[in-house]
Amino acid sequence: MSTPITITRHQGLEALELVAPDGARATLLLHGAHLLSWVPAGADEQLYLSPKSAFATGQAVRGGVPVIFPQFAARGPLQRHGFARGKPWQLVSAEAGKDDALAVLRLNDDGATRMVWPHEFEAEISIRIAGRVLEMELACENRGATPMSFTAALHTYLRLTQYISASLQGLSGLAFWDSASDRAATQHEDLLRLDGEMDRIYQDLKHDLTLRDGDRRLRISQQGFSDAVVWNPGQAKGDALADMPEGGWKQMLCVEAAQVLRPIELPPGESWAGMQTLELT
Ligand SMILES: O=P(O)(O)OC[C@H]1O[C@H](O)[C@H](O)[C@@H](O)[C@@H]1O
Repeated sequence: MSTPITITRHQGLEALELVAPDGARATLLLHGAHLLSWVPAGADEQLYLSPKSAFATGQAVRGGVPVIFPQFAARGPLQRHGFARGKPWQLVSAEAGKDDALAVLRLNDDGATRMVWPHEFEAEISIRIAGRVLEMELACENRGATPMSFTAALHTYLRLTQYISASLQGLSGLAFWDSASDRAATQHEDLLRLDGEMDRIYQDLKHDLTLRDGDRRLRISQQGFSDAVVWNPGQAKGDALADMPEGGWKQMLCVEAAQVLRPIELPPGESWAGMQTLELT
């Protein structure tokens, strides 16, 4: 037995309010296929959403989970982080099942995307919540006649109670590109302690990550994506962001499942999928 979930409005934009039978909740905008909120069963909000974020067609939301496709950051000729986060996605299905709630949204190429990126594609986002678990999957099929290359990320903003005392475990031994200082390095510490600006692309993740924030433990795992981006703007850059309140940077950490350092190469007719799973343990 499953119950359809109908489109409502959130901040003036079309949205889906997912509620699982166990009480887990999530809010997903059709604009950008942007997840705004995730509240696991019996717990508090896990995602950071800036109170100064814009909610308007064509603009990026600051917080939640922006979908980055088909270009990460400024690593190519397209607009920063690609066009997917500013596009309206189509509802494929949304329903509450016996023990979960699941929504699937789709984005296809159109005249505007082909002007800047000459490819025919079908991208899908699937969001599933159950109990204390959130599963997010981004899939893409090359529907054109020529090979396609892209980078992508699920740009998850995690809410923190206190940035300075939080840490991230599971990155030890990994090579990373430090985008803040433009240099390559290797992580030796088991616990990444958060301290000021952080903007790193870790390559070839080997283990699940654990966010430690007070007593809270959030397990972060990924499949299909080989990189993870860890980003916090720090005080100077954070306070300079027009859509972030002063001090907002202390309440967030982005841990992004990403494919950046080796772009995905898709021959005609082929598909790729990447997933990020969060579990409040
Ligand atoms: O401000 P945005 O375009 O949303 O980008 C926010 C951030 O995204 C990623 O995490 C990049 O690694 C950062 O360099 C960037 O600042």
